[in-house]
Amino acid sequence: MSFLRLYLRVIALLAPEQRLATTLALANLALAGVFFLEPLLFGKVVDALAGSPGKAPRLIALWAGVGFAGVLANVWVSLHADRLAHRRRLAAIAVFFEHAASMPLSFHGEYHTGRLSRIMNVGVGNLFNLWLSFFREHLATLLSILVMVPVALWLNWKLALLMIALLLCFSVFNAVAVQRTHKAQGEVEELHHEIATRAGDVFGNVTVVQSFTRLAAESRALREMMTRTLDAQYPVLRGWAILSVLNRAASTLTIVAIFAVGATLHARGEISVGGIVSFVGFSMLLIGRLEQFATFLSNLFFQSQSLRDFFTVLDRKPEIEDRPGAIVLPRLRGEVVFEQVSFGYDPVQPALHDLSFRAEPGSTIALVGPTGAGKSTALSLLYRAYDPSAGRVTVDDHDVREVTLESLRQNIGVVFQDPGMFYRSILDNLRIGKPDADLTEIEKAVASAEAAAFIARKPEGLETMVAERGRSLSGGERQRLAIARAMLKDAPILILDEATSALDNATEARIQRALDRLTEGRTTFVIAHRLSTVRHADLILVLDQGRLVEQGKFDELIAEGGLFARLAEDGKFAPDAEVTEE
Ligand SMILES: Nc1ncnc2c1ncn2[C@@H]1O[C@H](COP(=O)(O)OP(=O)(O)OP(=O)(O)O)[C@@H](O)[C@H]1O
Repeated sequence: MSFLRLYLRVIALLAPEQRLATTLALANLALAGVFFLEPLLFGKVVDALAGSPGKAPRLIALWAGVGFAGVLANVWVSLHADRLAHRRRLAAIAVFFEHAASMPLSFHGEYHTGRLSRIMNVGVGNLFNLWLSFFREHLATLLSILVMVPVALWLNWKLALLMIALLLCFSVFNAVAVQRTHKAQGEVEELHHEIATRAGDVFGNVTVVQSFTRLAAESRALREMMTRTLDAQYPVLRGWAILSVLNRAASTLTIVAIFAVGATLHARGEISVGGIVSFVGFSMLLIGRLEQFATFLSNLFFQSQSLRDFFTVLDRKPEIEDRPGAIVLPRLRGEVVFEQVSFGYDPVQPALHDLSFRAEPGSTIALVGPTGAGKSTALSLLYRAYDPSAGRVTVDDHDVREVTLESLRQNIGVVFQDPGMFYRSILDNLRIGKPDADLTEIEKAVASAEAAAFIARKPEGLETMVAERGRSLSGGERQRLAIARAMLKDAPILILDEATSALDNATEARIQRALDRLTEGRTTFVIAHRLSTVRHADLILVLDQGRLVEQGKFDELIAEGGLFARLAEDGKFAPDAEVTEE
């Protein structure tokens, strides 16, 4: 995106408040006019005092009035411009946040949260700065230059040619500086993103960093990245410092040249000394504006890459979105069918081949198989984290790609092995399942999920804050909150990733009891690790290297003597645990 297009896009983001933005921009231009009016009035006052002092008081009053009105108007314009810029900044955060948060998992696999947060924060910061400068300076500067050049030509075209030559010098110097440093500044911005990503990654894994005593190594790595960033940044800064010296030198030379050419013209009787002096005064004003314009270009240059990154995220089309005319699903009965479904995260190495099965409403389907067999992947196609590359997935006879994502996901409850917890109260974490749930519903869900006793032991009960990623809760507590959350959601289809490894026998048994209540009457897909789950499942799907190698009931599969029988024989399923009260 060129600088001009980028800049226009930034300004176009003010469109929702177009009328106010235009008024403010025009008011600022008018104020710039008042700025020129004041010296004029000042001159008139001086003339009046020298010639006819009787007129002076009226002119002084007019001068004071104009000055005062100018100050008041300035305050009004600045205040509203600031408010507008603040409003639009928050609106830009909201738009970016909603867009990025709605992007599919593949996008979030690509963009680390540290990078995404930086792109958002730096991007909106730069938008804000450009909007404010747009109101305060840009228009007035541009208009001044556009007006002053013809005026200079009118004053004395020969001397004005020198000013035009200066304008060309500024343009060429800036173009060369941008061209020479553009790529390097892109690298600098990328390094800043990498620093943010690395720091975010370390904060997110602080337990690992500390327990593996990685702090010194991580700090060292971060400092090395900073050194690389500075190594890349210095040449760019040097380039722009040289540019500013060249601009200054060209300005000074132009003024000297105006004097020299002016002297020659004076010798020929073409211009008076007063004429030279006033032209120089005028040129100084124009040079001031040109330098402002150069500063604007340099600011835009240094902000451009982060703005481009901001717009790249905003322009990214989600691979998974509602098709035109997508149906809003009602509450489903819960029939799920996979028809010859294939999928691969990368096209060369498919993760699922030709998977077909039918799940009757209300049945329990256990997915088993060695690690990496494709169990989680298969279920992620059901709630459309990804779309199949071949075949289709249907719910109650609707292809999941033909229905709205929102209504599909409202019909599916998920309890992940690592249940995501927010840095909010336990209550707020539960209300993720049903935002308008009242306390009676919450307490019922908490009791069914066997979570009441541990919540009661927390200092502030339901209002207790949960640490980031649920670090202040045990694995079993997190699981039970996730089950309560799914109970509140009350979806007809349920996906469970059984967690067993981290839990003691008693906790596991309590979780099992909670899960049994949760799954009642729902079509339930379980990534099964427990013997009781597979034994009681209505259908067991055995996956191996992305293929469905066996399917049937427990006894049938044992009798078949295939992979499932071998897994069961090798004790791959955890035995059932016994319930003891908390
Ligand atoms: N987001 C991803 N991007 C790329 N490859 C992935 C991604 N998620 C999983 N895979 C790969 O896809 C294959 C299937 O993984 P999947 O998580 O579905 O297996 P699984 O049967 O659920 O394993 P486990 O029992 O260990 O959880 C694996 O080879 C895995 O490395």
